[in-house]
Amino acid sequence: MICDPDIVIRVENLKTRFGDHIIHQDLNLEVHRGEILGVVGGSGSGKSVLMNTILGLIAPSHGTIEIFQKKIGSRFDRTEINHRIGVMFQNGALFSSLSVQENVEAPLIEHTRLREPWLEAVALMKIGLVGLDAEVGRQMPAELSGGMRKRVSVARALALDPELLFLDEPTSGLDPIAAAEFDQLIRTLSDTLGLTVVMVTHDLDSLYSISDRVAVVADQKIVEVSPIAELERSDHPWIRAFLGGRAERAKERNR
Ligand SMILES: Nc1ncnc2c1ncn2[C@@H]1O[C@H](COP(=O)(O)OP(=O)(O)OP(=O)(O)O)[C@@H](O)[C@H]1O
Repeated sequence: MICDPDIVIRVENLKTRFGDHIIHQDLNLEVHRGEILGVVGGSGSGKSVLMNTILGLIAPSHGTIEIFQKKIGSRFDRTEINHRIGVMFQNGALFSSLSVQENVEAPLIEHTRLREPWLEAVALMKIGLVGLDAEVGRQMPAELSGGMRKRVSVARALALDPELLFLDEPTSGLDPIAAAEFDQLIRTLSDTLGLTVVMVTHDLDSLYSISDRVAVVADQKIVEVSPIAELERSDHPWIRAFLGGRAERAKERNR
């Protein structure tokens, strides 16, 4: 394998299966430093399984995964890189019995030796970074709107200053305005912090407004990785159906 510092994730010849059910076969993917990569695919195509395999939550049956130029073979390998990766799971997965500030402090308590008053200082800084007022820190997740909860999840995912951020369906359940604001937050964080973002989504608006490239999971592999404007020219049936009228209009323009 060539060691390229601008490749943050490299997946080669990945095979995953549950019993006889093969999810991925010969799947290859490279994620570039600093990009926002959208991951799309039909329901059940294996997007979440791919994300969870990269995160080490599912063991591949074949293939290699390299993160930060390090081949990941065992759980021990991951302890060195876990703090460099932030994850926002679908629906945020906040601890409902903890305040917003305590949610953001949780990874700091688990993975660092920071104690008060620094815990609070760092948590409030992260809460501010995602565009929320410090007073929100005292509120409970149930008191917040869906958009605010998503922002808190991002603040928690950023607690340890990761270089790589995974987002699973980040705009699901948000109205179009809140979704657009959330997208802009992710773009700003990526640009200002140099974050690499891998975002599993069905949201075409997000893909058009903030993704640098889009990877398409279909037929048990990644069938295309390219900027969304180039995907419009694809002949793959699922991509054409997904992009719908936009792909047809692009074909007309190019005729
Ligand atoms: N733990 C598991 N055990 C058995 N099968 C599983 C498991 N997790 C996922 N699968 C199967 O793997 C396939 C891919 O699932 P996955 O959740 O990755 O799809 P997805 O592309 O994320 O779908 P969606 O867009 O609906 O969330 C599905 O057929 C699912 O039933």
